[in-house]
Amino acid sequence: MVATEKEQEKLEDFSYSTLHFGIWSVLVPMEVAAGKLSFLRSWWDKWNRFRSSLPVVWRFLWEIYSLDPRLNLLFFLLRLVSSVEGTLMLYASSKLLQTVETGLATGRPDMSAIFQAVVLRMMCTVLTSTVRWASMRVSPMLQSRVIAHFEEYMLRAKLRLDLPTSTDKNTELGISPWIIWYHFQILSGLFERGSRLSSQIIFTTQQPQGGFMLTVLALVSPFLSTHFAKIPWKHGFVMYASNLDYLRLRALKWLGSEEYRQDIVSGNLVDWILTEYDKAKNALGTTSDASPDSQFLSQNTPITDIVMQLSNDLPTFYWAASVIIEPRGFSITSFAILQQHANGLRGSITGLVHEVAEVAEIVTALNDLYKMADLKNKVVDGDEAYPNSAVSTDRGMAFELKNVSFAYPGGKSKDNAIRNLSLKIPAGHLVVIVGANGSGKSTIIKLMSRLYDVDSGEILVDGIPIQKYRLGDLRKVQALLSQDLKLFPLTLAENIGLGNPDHINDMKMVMEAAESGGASEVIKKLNDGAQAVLYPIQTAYGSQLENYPKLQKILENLEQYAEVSGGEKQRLVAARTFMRFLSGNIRFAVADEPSSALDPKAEHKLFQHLRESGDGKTMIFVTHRFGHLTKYADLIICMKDGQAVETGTHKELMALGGEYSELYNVQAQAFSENSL
Ligand SMILES: Nc1ncnc2c1ncn2[C@@H]1O[C@H](COP(=O)(O)OP(=O)(O)OP(=O)(O)O)[C@@H](O)[C@H]1O
Repeated sequence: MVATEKEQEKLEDFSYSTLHFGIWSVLVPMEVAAGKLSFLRSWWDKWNRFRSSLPVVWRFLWEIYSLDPRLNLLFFLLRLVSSVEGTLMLYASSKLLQTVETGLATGRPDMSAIFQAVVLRMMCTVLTSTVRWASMRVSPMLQSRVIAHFEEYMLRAKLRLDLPTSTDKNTELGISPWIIWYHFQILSGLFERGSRLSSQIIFTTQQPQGGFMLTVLALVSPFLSTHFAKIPWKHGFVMYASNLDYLRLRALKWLGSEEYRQDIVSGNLVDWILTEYDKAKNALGTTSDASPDSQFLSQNTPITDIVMQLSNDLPTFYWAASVIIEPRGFSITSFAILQQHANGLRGSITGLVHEVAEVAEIVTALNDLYKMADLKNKVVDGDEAYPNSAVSTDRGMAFELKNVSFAYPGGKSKDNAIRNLSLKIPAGHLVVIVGANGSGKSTIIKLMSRLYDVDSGEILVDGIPIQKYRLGDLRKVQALLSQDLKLFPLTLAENIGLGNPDHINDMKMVMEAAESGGASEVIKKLNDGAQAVLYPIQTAYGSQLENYPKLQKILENLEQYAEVSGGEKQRLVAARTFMRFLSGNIRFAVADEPSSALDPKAEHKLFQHLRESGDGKTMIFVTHRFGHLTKYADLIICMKDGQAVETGTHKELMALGGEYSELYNVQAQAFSENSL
């Protein structure tokens, strides 16, 4: 038996409870857990929810309708016709049966009536097949319009988000265009179901022998099923696996994935993993991981099921009673027909009830979708143009950080990433930032590029607060090269050309940038050269190819990844930055440890190229490797625990004998020991 334990959350909040089902914990509002919602209140809530959901559903349907009104009208017309065809078919069948029965009873079959009934029935069949055929053509057309529209909608909504907003958990969208299409189908299905139900009710209530009563009785079973099969937490809940053995089992199972293969083979971890897996499996025992919904429903007693099944048979019982009371009105044909009506009616109502229940989920998803497009970015745009002719110079951007502090939104660290940092970087300077891991080097860059806003203090660009500038203008004059940058699933030429989208097709410029970034050799090496796509989108699949070696070969060669080394990737990304430099707009260039995977020669060449293209730019290098750069730097900033502990030139800082000279000497010493 499944244990349902309600425990009051004593510390934080008294308004919810935790229910346990197998490995799951389900947090639900207290009134739901206690079953406090009265029958009337629950229906009143449902009605209110339905009313408040209408605007968003209407907006959604209208948006889809506006995509292609004619296609939509056709789509709904076909659904309307398909909704009544079942009733029409039944009508035709009943006509045929009644005519035949009358003919048999009187011994004089009415040939013309039989002929009419047969023709009607055949016409219904033709109609059904035609509607199905037309639907199979119209539906995919509408589907691709809807999916393309919402794909673009979501792409736009995502692309416009800034970093702090996009990393906010509340902005995650758990919906895809395919789910949106599915939601649309449910809503249009509701329309079809409603129309079918209306036609069934009209037809059944007009049947002479107890049609009205049968309609009422057919309603009982779906009504009971909504009551008994109700999951109490459908509106508002949090669910998570809380069983530690189960979580361990899942984690161990993950170790079987390709990602960990090398670590596991080289670490000889196979036996340990299997032993731990066995331990966790035994500890978990028979605790169920079935969904909380099914575990909750499995608590019902067989009586519930018996009542539900009996309620299904109510129309038959009613019919049997009618035969006993009024045997002369008995007709097997009308019994069979009414029985079919009752079944159809019950099926429609049950379907309708389930689909209506899904509307709540659809509304939540649609609200999230539209909210995302209306979401305000945390980094707010300014209205000052950059460069500002009154204060900006051609030498590059000048920065002043005044008492800046910053912590990452949702960051787990106790301390701020940057603490009370003040410094000045004159226009055109070459700056090197050094310091231990986690000391805040990259964070300064992110704040100076306005990827994030400071929490307190301020950053001035050419003497004006950075927030006042138009973000688009700032981005146009910045170039950021970091080891975190990724290659896009596009051609190599595009990967480089995107540094300067206005000249993306200028192959001469692209190859020049590739040369500066050290990527020309990588390009030459590949079969498709600059047109190679390293990581093509994966769509190909095949199955049951054992007897078709040619097809197997084709499948193997389709959409293959062209692996390049980490250093080669860095060269390609560096080429993109040089392409950006070639736009001639750049006034602030940052290289945030772009060379960790480069060999020494490539690194030297990269830094040399970067320095040589530094004219008219303020350049900042973040690095752990001293030597090449620090001796050229106009300013070195040595970071520790979010603060600039030392600033000055290489000579000045070495003379200080502090943090910088310590870091420098560690490397210098290692180098001289190696060279021994
Ligand atoms: N996106 C993030 N979310 C939360 N905390 C972050 C994030 N990025 C960095 N941090 C934290 O901020 C602090 C400063 O990180 P930062 O990346 O600026 O250090 P760094 O000096 O560049 O380090 P490294 O040399 O390792 O690259 C660290 O404690 C880090 O854990």
